[in-house]
Amino acid sequence: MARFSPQQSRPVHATPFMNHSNTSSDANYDTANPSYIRKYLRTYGLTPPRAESYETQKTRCLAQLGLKNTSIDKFQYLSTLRKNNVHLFYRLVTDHLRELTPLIYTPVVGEACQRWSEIYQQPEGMYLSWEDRGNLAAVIANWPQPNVEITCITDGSRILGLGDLGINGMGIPIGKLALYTACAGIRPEATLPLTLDLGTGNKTLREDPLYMGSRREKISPEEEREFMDELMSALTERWPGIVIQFEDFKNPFPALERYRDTYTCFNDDIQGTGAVILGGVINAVKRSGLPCKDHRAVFLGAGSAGVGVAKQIVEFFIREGMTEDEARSCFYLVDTKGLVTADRGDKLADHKVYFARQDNAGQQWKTLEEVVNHVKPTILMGLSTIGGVFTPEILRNMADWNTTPIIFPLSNPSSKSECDFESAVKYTDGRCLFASGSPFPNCTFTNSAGETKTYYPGQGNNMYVFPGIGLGSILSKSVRVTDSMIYASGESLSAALTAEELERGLLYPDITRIREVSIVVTRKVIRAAQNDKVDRETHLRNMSDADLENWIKSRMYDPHTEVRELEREVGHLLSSLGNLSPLMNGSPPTRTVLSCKKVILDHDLSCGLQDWILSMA
Ligand SMILES: NC(=O)c1ccc[n+]([C@@H]2O[C@H](COP(=O)([O-])OP(=O)(O)OC[C@H]3O[C@@H](n4cnc5c(N)ncnc54)[C@H](O)[C@@H]3O)[C@@H](O)[C@H]2O)c1
Ligand SMILES: O=C(O)C[C@H](O)C(=O)O
Ligand SMILES: [Mg+2]
Repeated sequence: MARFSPQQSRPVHATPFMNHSNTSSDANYDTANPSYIRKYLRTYGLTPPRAESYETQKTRCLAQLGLKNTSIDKFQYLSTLRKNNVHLFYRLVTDHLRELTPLIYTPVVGEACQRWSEIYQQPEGMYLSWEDRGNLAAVIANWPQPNVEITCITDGSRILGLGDLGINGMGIPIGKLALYTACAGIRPEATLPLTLDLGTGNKTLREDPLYMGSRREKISPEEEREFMDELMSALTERWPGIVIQFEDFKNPFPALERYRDTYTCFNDDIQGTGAVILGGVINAVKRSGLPCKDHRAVFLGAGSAGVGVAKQIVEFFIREGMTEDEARSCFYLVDTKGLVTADRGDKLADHKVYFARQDNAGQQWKTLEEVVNHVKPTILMGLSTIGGVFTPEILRNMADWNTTPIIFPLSNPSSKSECDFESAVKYTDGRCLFASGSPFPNCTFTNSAGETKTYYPGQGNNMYVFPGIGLGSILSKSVRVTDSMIYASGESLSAALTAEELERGLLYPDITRIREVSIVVTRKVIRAAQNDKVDRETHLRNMSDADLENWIKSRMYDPHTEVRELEREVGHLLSSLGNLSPLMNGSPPTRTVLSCKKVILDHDLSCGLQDWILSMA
């Protein structure tokens, strides 16, 4: 007698669940699946019998996570969970953003990258090597997911503030794309983490027997350009609408300039960071009570992030009524050689020239202390990769010069932050307006007037905007990512604070609201794309803001409803098939089998039962 067999001719790509991860994650084995779903998926009998609630799964996962002793153990546990049950991973992350984001993103991802080749356990993402040039399209064809919508690419040459980590930088594209999914609902299987193996200037890595990248020195900028040209065209050839995000390149300016008008691409360190800090600065400037023209900003760090942030704030000052020259003159950028001036005597990198001071009358200031004492800034930004460099003395001075000093130590991970939150609060007597790149805990402090209160740090991290920039570009099918789309993401973030968040003195929305904030950011990015006429999904232009937000929401992956979606689909199938119990009992009357066959053929239904039913008819 024929019986339903879950193992029978198990299809490789037959179910909606099989393709739902950027890894080969198999959510088919989700212990929440009820038995009829397991039969449909042909996983019946392959997991413990009881169909569990998410609450039970969550309890077990959090207990297991709690048993892990080190951050790296927790990072690995979560990576394995993502691989084994992608929907459960995202259910947990979206429900526990505050606790889990630091484990899958900054700061722990920094340590994971430093030790990537040592802790490597399973394939995730894609690696492309200099040796693959000429064949990139063929290698990219190996990526198993057919519908990639976004990729995050690094060459590992400047991972957070940790320097050149070569292919060990893979943790960054994986972590960023996990946030695209968790924060903006881009489907996991539509994301491609990509790491370029173009050699590394890190000699220790090249000599490390466990290092999993090539041992060559970093290729030349000309060779890199040749490689990137081929890569950009290969990616868009396979996935024509793909959004390409560049991340953590040591010198990302040439690629952005070269591709920004031809591909749907952006650089997160220059543009995403610029936008997110713009959002926080708009709020901080408002809170300071000073008009833009009275602000003076010292930036420690004049690299991709420093210049990207300064340029966005210049744009804000211009929109507030200043001329470009007036706006630019509010900025003092400092690098390893001191204040960036036009007559410093060294050849300035192109991206620094715009901010080079001309009003120094031949004088040079070599250290941060000297510059700060000279400028007496209202705003102090850290994008230097140098931990602890905002000393107690500098912080005290900031408090002496300002009622509400704006202090943003933005370097990542936490060890590279220019100061921690507690010091900033303590040495400014609780008056600073603060945001850091990596998260810090709240702190309780008694100020000089004897008032004790809890202070809440802001997290000025591009994670608040890149998910919405990506989703907005995907949904509007933008041909480019324009400056206005980037600006709109930061500006909309500044307006997203609730009354309660304002009351708590926050500069950024509470992290637990990041998904709803991403919807607003996405809407504004889409509107900016429409204004610039770079959108190809033109029917969105006629939607009201409320309709557009609902539409965005309906397009977002929600790990909580994913299982229910499948249950609905299978439920519909089963009711179409009529009462299946005789089939399952192994003695179906011929009439039932024939009517099932008819339903299957009529509806072109594809399921695990199909072959079996058809074979009986
Ligand atoms: N918060 C965020 O969202 C965010 C976003 C992007 C980058 N970052 C962080 O910002 C930092 C810088 O990133 P980047 O892309 O601009 O790197 P980068 O290498 O392009 O720039 C670093 C800059 O710091 C300067 N610098 C280095 N050491 C210095 C020293 N001792 N004194 C003075 N200046 C010094 C360099 O001259 C350079 O101008 C990194 O730690 C990165 O993690 C944070
Ligand atoms: O990765 C982050 O946390 C932010 C940023 O892109 C960085 O390079 O530090
Ligand atoms: Mg980065």
